[in-house]
Amino acid sequence: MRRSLKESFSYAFWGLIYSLRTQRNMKIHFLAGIGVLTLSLFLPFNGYDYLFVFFAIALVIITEMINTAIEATVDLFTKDYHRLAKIAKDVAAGAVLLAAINSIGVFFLVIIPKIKGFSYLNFYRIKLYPFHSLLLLIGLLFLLYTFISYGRSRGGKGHF
Ligand SMILES: Nc1ncnc2c1ncn2[C@@H]1O[C@H](COP(=O)(O)OP(=O)(O)OP(=O)(O)O)[C@@H](O)[C@H]1O
Repeated sequence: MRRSLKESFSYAFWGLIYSLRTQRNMKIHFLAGIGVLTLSLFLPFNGYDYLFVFFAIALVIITEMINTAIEATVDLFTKDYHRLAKIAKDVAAGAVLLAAINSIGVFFLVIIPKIKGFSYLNFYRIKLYPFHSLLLLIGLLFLLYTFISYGRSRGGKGHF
């Protein structure tokens, strides 16, 4: 079946909403991501700091989504106990754990050392890094929009 680009994007987006809606850990990752991105706007970040934070957040969310997809695939195949089902789910959960540990490392190595430079004036430094700042603002808006859509879809307007 041939799908338009808009349809493909829509399915992908609702896949993200589904993970957010059904996975408790995903809600925690999203809130933490929004919090860290907001905080970073007021820290004396350079371009590399932005990159590390951005990739750490993306990695956690991506692995959580792959974990959700693997769980759904395994459950589609069997609801009974199976050694291979356990391996598939445990390995996928291990990937999320590794990504989460990586993000804790980024928090301590990148964010904590910059905390003492916290200032509302740092918000105006974002013009020094126009590309990174743009990425950061797009990421923040995307996370917020997804979160708001999640709230709306809970009211019965979503695809699921
Ligand atoms: N069909 C199965 N056969 C064997 N073990 C299973 C099976 N389903 C789940 N398990 C075991 O139970 C654990 C939890 O599985 P479950 O599907 O409940 O994931 P979950 O608790 O929803 O995970 P998450 O918190 O990542 O959403 C798995 O990691 C696995 O060890």
